[in-house]
Amino acid sequence: MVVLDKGELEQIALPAAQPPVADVRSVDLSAAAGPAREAAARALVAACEEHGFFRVTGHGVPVELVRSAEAAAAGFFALPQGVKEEEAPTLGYGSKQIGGNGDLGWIEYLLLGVTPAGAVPVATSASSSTLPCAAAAAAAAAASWSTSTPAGPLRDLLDEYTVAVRRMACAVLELMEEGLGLGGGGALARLVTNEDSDCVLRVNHYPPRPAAPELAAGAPPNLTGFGEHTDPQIISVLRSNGTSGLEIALRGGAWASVPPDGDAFFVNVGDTLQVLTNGRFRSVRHRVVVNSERSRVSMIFFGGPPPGERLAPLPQLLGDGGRSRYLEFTWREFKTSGCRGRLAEDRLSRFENN
Ligand SMILES: O=C(O)CCC(=O)C(=O)O
Ligand SMILES: [Fe+2]
Repeated sequence: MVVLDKGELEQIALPAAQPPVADVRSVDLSAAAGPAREAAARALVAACEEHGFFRVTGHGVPVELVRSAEAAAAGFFALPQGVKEEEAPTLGYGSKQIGGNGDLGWIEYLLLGVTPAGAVPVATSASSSTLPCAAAAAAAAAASWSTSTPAGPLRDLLDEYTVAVRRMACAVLELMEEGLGLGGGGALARLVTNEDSDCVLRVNHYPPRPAAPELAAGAPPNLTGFGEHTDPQIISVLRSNGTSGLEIALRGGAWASVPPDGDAFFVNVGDTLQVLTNGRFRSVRHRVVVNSERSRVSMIFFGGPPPGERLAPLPQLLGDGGRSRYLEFTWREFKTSGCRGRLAEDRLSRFENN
């Protein structure tokens, strides 16, 4: 349950706008080697340049696994509030607060650090377990995990899910390397496969918008589920249970809604990939607006680099003049800096090389 007082509800109210539907490019990850794969790599690069966002088909993540993980997550969110809060140390449960700096949403969530072996909870007061402040995985908490708790089967499914999605994220980055002509050295994929890579799984639940009279009279029909932001990592791989709500900002700044797709995955370019490509790819601003009668459950894998990784444009992508548009920084420095601000802040602006 998400409990917001009247003042908080007013903060997250949104006007009843109906944005146009986004024209989202599809990339087939299963395209056969040769011309089909080359076309897929070109489509991927074009999508990253245009919107910083695309749909992935042919992803190879078993549909039964996805459906089971989603159903188990929905089952967990339906448990009594007290039970969910008891599971906070093992599942990184939190509600309504996104980040530690006052951002609120019509949302409850799980937040888990991802190691090559699976998912472990991120240190979990609601205020610290946030994007972009997600801390490194808490291995000790994982050790205390017991499958006999109400969330046991869910944890096992999320483990399996993260292994499959991390593999897919890696395949997406390999196709990207091909499209960018980076050769076969794994310049991007290695950043999310390293055993120290700072990857995170977030499972979001947006309950249906409350009906009047729960909402104050005259309240607008839309609520912020997850306020506008860019993801700080390299890429985010997202899926939902076929319920609408996700919106992306187009180049001119206008919002467009992403048509729900219960089978495909969506990929966001993150701030770090914008840096690695010297601004050629665009980290996509996005948000979730809650206006539906149905619950939205989304699962997002954030592929981030190891904390000490020095981030700067790849030399092959510096372009004419060879000038970096960004100051070099480590992933740790970027996260620390990002934690100080509000969700909607342009975190890269502090690192621009003016
Ligand atoms: O829940 C969603 O669909 C998107 C949420 C999101 O953007 C995030 O968790 O970073
Ligand atoms: Fe996001």
